[in-house]
Amino acid sequence: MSTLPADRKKVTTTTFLQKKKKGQPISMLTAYDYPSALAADAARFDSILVGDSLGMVVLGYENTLPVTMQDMLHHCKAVARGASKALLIGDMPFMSYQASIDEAVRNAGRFLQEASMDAVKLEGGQERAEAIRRIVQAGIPVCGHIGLTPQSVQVFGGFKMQGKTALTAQKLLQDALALQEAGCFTLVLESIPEQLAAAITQRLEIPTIGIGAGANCDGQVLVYHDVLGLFDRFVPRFARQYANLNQQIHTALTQFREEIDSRAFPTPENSTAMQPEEWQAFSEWLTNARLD
Ligand SMILES: Nc1nc(=O)c2c([nH]1)NC[C@@H]1CN(c3ccc(C(=O)N[C@@H](CCC(=O)O)C(=O)O)cc3)CN21
Ligand SMILES: CC(C)C(=O)C(=O)O
Ligand SMILES: [Mg+2]
Repeated sequence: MSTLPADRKKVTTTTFLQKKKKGQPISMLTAYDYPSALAADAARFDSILVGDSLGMVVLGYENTLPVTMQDMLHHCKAVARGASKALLIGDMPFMSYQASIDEAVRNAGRFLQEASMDAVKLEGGQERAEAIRRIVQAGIPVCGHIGLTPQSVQVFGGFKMQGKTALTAQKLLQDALALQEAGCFTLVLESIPEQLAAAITQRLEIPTIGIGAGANCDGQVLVYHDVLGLFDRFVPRFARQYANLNQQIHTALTQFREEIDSRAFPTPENSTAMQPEEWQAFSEWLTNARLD
C-alpha cells in the first residue's frame, strides 16, 4: 500500500467523456477536508465530489438545506489542498442557484475562482437547464444531478427513491436529455430503479454516475463516511461499508480515556526531562526563591 502521490495525469472533463467511449468505469468519492482528499487522491479516484452531504455527515444537520456557500467554499478549499489529480467538483448548496440565473452564474464562478474546484454540480432537471446553459457559457463545467435530489427533501416528503412509475421515469429521461443539451459534461443519477438508470445511460453521450442507481451507470459515487463506516445515524441501503472505522475509533478513544484515568498514559517515552545540570540549577533556585 502506497501513500506516495499517485503517478498519473490530472483528470479532466475530457477524461470523463473518453472513459465512457472506451467503456471504462468512472470512480467518484465524496471528500470534505484535507485528509479525506489526500486519501481519495492516493486511492486514485477519478473524481472527488465535495458534496453538500457534508451538512449531514460533518456538520450534524438533519438534511442538506442549512448548508451555505460559505460552508461549501471552506470545505472545497481544504479538499483542493489535498488532491492534485482527481477532477474536483463542488456541490452548489440550496438557494445558491435557484433564485436567479445571474446569482447561479456568480456562485458557480466562486467555486472555481476562490476554492480551486474544476467543476460544479447542481440539482434539478428541465427547470434548471437555462441556468446550467448560462453557467457553461461562462466557462464553468457543470455536473447535473437528478432522481433523489436531497435539496428537494421537503417536496418529496423524505429521502425517497424516485422514478418508480412509468410516468415519473419518462420525466426523468426527458430531464436527463435536457441537461445534456444544456451542456452538462456528466450527470449524477441518485436513487432510481436500475432499469431506468440503464435506459438513461444508454441514450446519453455524456457519462452517468450512479448512487443507488444500479450497475449499469458509467460510474459510481458514494459518500466517504458510508464507505468507511464513519457515520452511523443511518446508512443508505445502496451504500457498501468497506470498513467500520467508527468502531475502531470508539475502541481507541475508550482505551486512551481509560489510560488517562489509570495514569497509564503518558510514560517517559511520551515525556521530556530537563538536562540534569539544568534541573539542578532550577531546583536550587526553587529552594531559595520566595514565590508570592
Ligand atoms: N451518509 C449519507 N449518505 C448519502 O448517500 C447521503 C447523505 N448522507 N446525505 C445527503 C444525501 C441524502 N441521501 C440519502 C438519505 C437517505 C436515504 C434513505 O434513507 N434511503 C432508504 C430508502 C428510502 C425509500 O426509497 O423509501 C434506504 O433504505 O436506503 C437515501 C439517500 C443520499 N445522500
Ligand atoms: C450523494 C452525492 C451525489 C451528493 O450530492 C452529495 O454528497 O452531496
Ligand atoms: Mg449533494
